[in-house]
Amino acid sequence: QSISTKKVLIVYLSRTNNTKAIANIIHDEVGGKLVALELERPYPENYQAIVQQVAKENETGYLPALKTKIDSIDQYDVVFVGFLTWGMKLPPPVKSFLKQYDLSGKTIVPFNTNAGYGIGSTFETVKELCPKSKVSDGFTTKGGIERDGVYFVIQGEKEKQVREEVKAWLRKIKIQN
Ligand SMILES: Cc1cc2nc3c(=O)[nH]c(=O)nc-3n(C[C@H](O)[C@H](O)[C@H](O)COP(=O)(O)O)c2cc1C
Repeated sequence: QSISTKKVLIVYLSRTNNTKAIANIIHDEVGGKLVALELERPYPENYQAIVQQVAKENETGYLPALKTKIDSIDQYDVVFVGFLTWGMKLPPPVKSFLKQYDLSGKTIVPFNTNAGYGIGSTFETVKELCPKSKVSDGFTTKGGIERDGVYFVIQGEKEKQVREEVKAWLRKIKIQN
């Protein structure tokens, strides 16, 4: 069955829009429904404050409540899941999403941006949380470095270059219209 006959959902978490840019590229290439994950209680704007909050959530395994609701997840065959790296881990809201919905039997396609200092266990955690899904090889690329005041970078020439990388990855994992 080719991707064109499958139903695609693209869910992503993004703070400074780099992961959102990848989600948009994937959406251009494969279509489907594009959904940003929003929280009941948004994270603080301040960098130090969010670093501390995420560290605490990672330590306790806290799962923040999502404001975003997906209408009948059953209808989707392929679910792209996009996330940043926070403290070398999969961000807590993405864990909330993966735990909250029944993704068994679906193809899960993870994608990531990071600041270039490491993705740690992010992709492994997706696999752990989706034991009954087929998890594809993920895409990862360097996004912003908020720590150093570098925010949105996947635009202009960089966006064009990343688009080619995304296309090559989609061909490799055989998800391409
Ligand atoms: C709280 C916090 C923790 C982060 N931890 C990491 C990390 O462990 N490794 C890394 O490479 N980047 C880390 N980053 C940087 C982001 O992953 C990177 O800037 C990413 O491109 C942001 O994606 P976005 O623009 O979609 O929000 C962290 C950023 C924040 C705000």
